[in-house]
Amino acid sequence: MIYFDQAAAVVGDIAKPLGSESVPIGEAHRRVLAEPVVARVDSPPSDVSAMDGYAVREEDLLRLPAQLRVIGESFAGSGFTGGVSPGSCVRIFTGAPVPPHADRVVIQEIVRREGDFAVIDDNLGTAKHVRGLGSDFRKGAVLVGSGARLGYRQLVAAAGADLAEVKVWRRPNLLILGTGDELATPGSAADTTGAIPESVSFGVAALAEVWGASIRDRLRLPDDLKAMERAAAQALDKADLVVVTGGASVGEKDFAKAMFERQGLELLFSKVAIKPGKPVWLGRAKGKLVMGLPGNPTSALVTARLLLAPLVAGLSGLDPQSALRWRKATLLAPLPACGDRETFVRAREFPDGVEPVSSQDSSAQKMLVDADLLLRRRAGAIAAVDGDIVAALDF
Ligand SMILES: Nc1nc2c(c(=O)[nH]1)N[C@H]1C(S)=C(S)[C@@H](COP(=O)(O)OP(=O)(O)OC[C@H]3O[C@@H](n4cnc5c(N)ncnc54)[C@H](O)[C@@H]3O)O[C@H]1N2
Ligand code: MOO
Repeated sequence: MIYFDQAAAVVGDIAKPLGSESVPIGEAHRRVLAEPVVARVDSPPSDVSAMDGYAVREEDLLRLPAQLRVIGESFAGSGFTGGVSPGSCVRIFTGAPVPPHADRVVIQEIVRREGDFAVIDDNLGTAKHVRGLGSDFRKGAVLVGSGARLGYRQLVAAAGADLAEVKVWRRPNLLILGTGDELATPGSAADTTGAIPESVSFGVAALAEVWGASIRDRLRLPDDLKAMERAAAQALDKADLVVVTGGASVGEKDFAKAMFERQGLELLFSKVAIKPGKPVWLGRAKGKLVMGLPGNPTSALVTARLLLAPLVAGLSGLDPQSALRWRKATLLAPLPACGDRETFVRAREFPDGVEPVSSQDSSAQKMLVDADLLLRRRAGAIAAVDGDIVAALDF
């Protein structure tokens, strides 16, 4: 049995990206950059107007009122081709190129139109309303660094850089095997004696997707070693990472590790000194990674959050540590002293602090609805009281 920090370090060491690929910008949401986004254009590509109004020569406004002849129009996408001569101006709209010799835009609200003339009486103010060429970014500038995940904000910058495609890390393929004779597809358990709905794989798959995995398959297996061995061999052929749920403990039908033995399973760790989730394990077989999560639903999701999330993050090109960002939270209720296993208390966040949820049972499913945080309690920690500061992780 190893400590949680040691298990997290093992995960950090092996969680490396699996290779890169180019994807169209429209399909790149949530992908992790394998190469930086470098601008192919200047933005804006020329001096452009920041407002709707008239492009003028500053020197023509030294004495007000000024009466300027309107000699053309400049729209975004179709600029005015000539230059602005003394005593004239060009009608201009937001985003349109500022024509040569004009150096200022006067907003239309303070311009009186008299036939072919624009008259500016007073209230000019100081703003020029011109965005200079490349004032947002220059061609060749790095807009998004390698290793960053493309969220909706970064996608705007990457598309604005004029990239049709981006180079991203390949998503790890994950296959989930849920073991247990008692497990039934949700919707069919009520009619079958001894059956319970298989719930864990739904949460594990969703959590792994959040951190970058692509779910290859989700299969249920009976507690039959021969059938499980066949499934293990097939799973290792299809996936980069196999997650087995249940059968992790010492019961007579706990075959989660045994099913991979014929495939040469090498364990990286087996059992971690944490509560819940002590039976969690990690191994390698046929060059692929295998993680075993306990079958109890809360234990499975807590260990998935603590160890599978950083593993998937790292395989996806992110820093594995980015999945374990602990923050400080204020307790709103007392916590008992911690036993000899480091404990991750399921808690709920409120505007002014955090409170443990009422059930800390490792088999609970209902309390998962409200438990949006894990509170980290070191082994042997003394009882905590209201107002104490604790380390919290989004769950
Ligand atoms: N003598 C000992 N018994 C147990 C130990 C121990 O150290 N010595 N460890 C306990 C701990 S801690 C845990 S956690 C559990 C986990 O054991 P398994 O991983 O072998 O889990 P199962 O026995 O397969 O299942 C436990 C429980 O969860 C239900 N389950 C399983 N899979 C699913 C699923 N996909 N969806 C919904 N529910 C699931 C299953 O029906 C059982 O009720 O072992 C303790 N025992
Ligand atoms: O560690 Mo088990 O997950 O306590 O029930």
